[in-house]
Amino acid sequence: MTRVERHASFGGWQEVWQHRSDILHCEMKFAVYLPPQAANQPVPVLYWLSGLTCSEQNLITKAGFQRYAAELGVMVVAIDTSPRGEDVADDSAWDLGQGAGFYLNATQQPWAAHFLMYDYLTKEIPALIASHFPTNARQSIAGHSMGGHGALMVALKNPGLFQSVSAFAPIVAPSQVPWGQKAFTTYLGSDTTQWQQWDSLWLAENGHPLPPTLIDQGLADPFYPQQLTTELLENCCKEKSLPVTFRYHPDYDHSYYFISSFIEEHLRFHAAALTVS
Ligand SMILES: N[C@@H](CCC(=O)N[C@@H](CSC=O)C(=O)NCC(=O)O)C(=O)O
Repeated sequence: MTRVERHASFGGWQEVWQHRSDILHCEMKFAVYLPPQAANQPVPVLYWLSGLTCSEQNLITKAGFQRYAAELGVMVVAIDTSPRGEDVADDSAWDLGQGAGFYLNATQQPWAAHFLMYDYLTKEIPALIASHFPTNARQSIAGHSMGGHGALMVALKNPGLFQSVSAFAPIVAPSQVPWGQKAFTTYLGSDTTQWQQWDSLWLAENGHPLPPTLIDQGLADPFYPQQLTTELLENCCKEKSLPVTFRYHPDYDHSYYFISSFIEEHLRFHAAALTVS
């Protein structure tokens, strides 16, 4: 692994690392914010998954989370949204291919050779973080839009892995909306039974649990409600008594202006779950 960026930030360090991924078979970058506490002791980790068209850079340059992560002693790891490189399959559309990995394991060619973001997120990245950075055993996950889908889906598929989950404007039912249907058909094929294991709404409806979860949705978001069918998951969570708080915010859109307005509350929500003894 090679460190390619290092910036002092609120007494800690915002870093970006590059490595050869054994699972994705390409060079990848991820960002790590090390709070000041990490200099003296192991700290908990919050994983962040970004949305369509994003990389590891969007959160670290636009959300303004470092002030709160420093105060609360939380390491924040932001991974990229897909495998990358000239040898990796791509598409000219902005919502497919590189920048649009959907955090799943593709089964269809040519995607299956590299688009294994679920395995990368749940196996390779935690092992890299644990071996190179001072973490304790506690971890949570958050994300935005396609990354909100990823955070919810990965938590639902892995009960007990995360202390808490949060999402900004998540895609909650990818099998039922245009972004998800396009990606799932391309990466997983047209047999929709193969989509279910990657669909948060289906997982919640079929008995998968969630830890304490916070979901924020802007009411001036141009993708709500066509792509972001928040109420479908809200109704399911009520029916299943899942511990999920849904908040709807007039005037807020889909951008990082929305995320930066509420990121402090998400960091405090996760820190409370991560530091309970
Ligand atoms: N086509 C536009 C818009 C793409 C966009 O809005 N991307 C969102 C995530 S959408 C769901 O996953 C985003 O986070 N963009 C990055 C940002 O910094 O705002 C485009 O190509 O930009």
